Amino acid sequence: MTDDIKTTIRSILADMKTPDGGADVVSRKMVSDIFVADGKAFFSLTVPAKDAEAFEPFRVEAERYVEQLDGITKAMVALTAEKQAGQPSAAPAPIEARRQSPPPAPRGAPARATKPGIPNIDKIVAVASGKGGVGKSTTAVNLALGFRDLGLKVGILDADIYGPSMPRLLSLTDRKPESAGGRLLKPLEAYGIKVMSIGLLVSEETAMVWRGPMVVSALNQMMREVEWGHLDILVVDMPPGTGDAQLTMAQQVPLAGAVIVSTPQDLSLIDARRGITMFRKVDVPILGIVENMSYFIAPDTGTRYEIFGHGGAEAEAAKQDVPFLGAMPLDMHIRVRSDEGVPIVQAEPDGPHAELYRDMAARALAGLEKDTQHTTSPTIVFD
Ligand SMILES: Nc1ncnc2c1ncn2[C@@H]1O[C@H](COP(=O)(O)OP(=O)(O)OP(=O)(O)O)[C@@H](O)[C@H]1O
Repeated sequence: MTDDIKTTIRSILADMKTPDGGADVVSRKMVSDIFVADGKAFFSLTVPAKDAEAFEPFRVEAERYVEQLDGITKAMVALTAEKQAGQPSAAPAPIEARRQSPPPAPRGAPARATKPGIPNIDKIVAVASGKGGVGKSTTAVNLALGFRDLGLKVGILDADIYGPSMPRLLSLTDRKPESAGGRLLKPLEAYGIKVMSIGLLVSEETAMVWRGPMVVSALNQMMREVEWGHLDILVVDMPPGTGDAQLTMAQQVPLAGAVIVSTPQDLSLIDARRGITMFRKVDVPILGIVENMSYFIAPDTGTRYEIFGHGGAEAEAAKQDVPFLGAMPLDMHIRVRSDEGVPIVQAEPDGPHAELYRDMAARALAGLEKDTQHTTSPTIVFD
């Protein structure tokens, strides 16, 4: 049955017209092994780095076709940029990507040391990704629970204006924050962590049309006008990407560090690198990279599949001289627990994923502590 589906998928792909006008993707051996489990199909397409953007609509269409097959509920197709001889594993950013990289901060932009801190909150940590859908929110919430398990007082602030997900991830969708008197709001609480989400305060449509400065003022309000009590760490789930809204946030929120989430594909890593560059520009230390959906262990056989080319993020971390926080497999349990509103660290605290998330949290924490030892942070002047 599974083999039939794989054959059908291959013949669908073979019939699709390629954007570069060349032969079909199957005969050009651009299609990876196809993995089908639990009604989901996963595979990657290896495309020439220069054609990566042109292949994006093809990728989307391939997912759509595969999802129409009987027995398939979800398709996940990843584009992997082909390595050129003599090039490092991640292809250089295409021209378009470079054009979109964040504008340099203005000369004399405030360095981290000069941003006003938030009373009662010891450290604010951003969880960010260069692009959407890589598992940033899943990582943020499980890391927050990992910090909690390390004995810290933790809050999570969902600043993802494009798709706030904390209410859903923490089963808080029908709750509204109450007033704590005056201008202050009481945060919600779930599994021992305090929670505030832009999604609890304004509709997604409103949040989405906000420009950078408005988002930052809403964020500042959520940080300063919420009765958090004392927090050791406030985890901020950032909006994906490296546009103006993200740059303004990175620049103006007093961040102690940033965790970058990426999947292993070269294209995702290009975006992750843009994220690192953005935080570096505004003098926010990178606590490390997490490789999400790194590999897949078949539940029936225990065989490990590296469908998206596991290991890219670790290599990128080494190249960028930032810590590698760990690799999280693609696992249905992680998604199902998230959908149920009980993140895996909470739902299966003794399981392997909870342990991995706690290890990542411990590594990020070590980075934060190391950074505090350098009491005088350099003031960077941008050209
Ligand atoms: N390691 C994993 N294994 C299986 N599923 C995962 C994993 N990480 C995330 N997912 C699933 O992938 C989807 C996207 O995850 P998530 O919402 O965390 O991504 P995101 O990067 O925050 O997305 P967005 O940018 O759209 O907010 C969700 O359905 C989530 O449950």
